[in-house]
Amino acid sequence: MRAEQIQHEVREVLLSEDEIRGRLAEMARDIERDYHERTPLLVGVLKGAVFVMTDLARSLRIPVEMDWMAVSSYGSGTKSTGVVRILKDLDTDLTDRHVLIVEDIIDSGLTLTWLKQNLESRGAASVEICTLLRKPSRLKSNVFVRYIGFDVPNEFVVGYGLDYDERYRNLNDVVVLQPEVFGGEATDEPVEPARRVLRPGIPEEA
Ligand SMILES: O=P(O)(O)OC[C@H]1O[C@H](OP(=O)(O)OP(=O)(O)O)[C@H](O)[C@@H]1O
Ligand code: HPA
Ligand SMILES: [Mg+2]
Repeated sequence: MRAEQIQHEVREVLLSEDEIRGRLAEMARDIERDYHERTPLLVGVLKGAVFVMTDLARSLRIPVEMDWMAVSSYGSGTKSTGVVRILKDLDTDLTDRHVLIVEDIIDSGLTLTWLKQNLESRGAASVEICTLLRKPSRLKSNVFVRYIGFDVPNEFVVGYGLDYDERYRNLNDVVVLQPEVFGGEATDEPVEPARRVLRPGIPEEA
């Protein structure tokens, strides 16, 4: 589905399909350079990371293995408390494996902080993280993320795997929705642009 097809619900297209594809290709080149001669196990975090995982994996020009996990934050009803439950575990033994966790977005970072520690405790030789998006203003954890596609503003984003109430995952672009979709007031405020993160800590203009 394309953003034009739900134009009335879209406040701003943050990242087009082409921008996402281009950045994933750049990230794939970085990953190939780092993992040549050691086959990585890509671990996709369901469900949001499905499209990042399938597009990144096909962009890579080195052999990889792929596995999936589903996790859920729980606690006092608020999201991402840092206490995480495994809903679907890996099928793969991680002993001596080079694991690359693939995510769609790092928001508070609490899910990934827990997941990285959990996978490291299984005897992996290395555990790194790759995410298409990061919301720096919301980070509550200083977990190191080796591959980052874009920094995005503090807005709820959907598309390319990211959902609002399970909808919009099949949108090709990443967009910010009209506040009316969430029952809010209409706004004319412009949305800050997304910025490519070529090296962690050093964002560049998209
Ligand atoms: O950095 P955090 O604040 O921990 O949040 C990020 C996590 O939240 C979202 O998943 P969600 O739990 O919504 O599940 P989904 O992927 O199935 O949509 C997203 O896909 C990340 O996995
Ligand atoms: O901005 C977001 N959109 C969708 N899912 C999310 N999970 C954490 N942040 C987000
Ligand atoms: Mg997810």
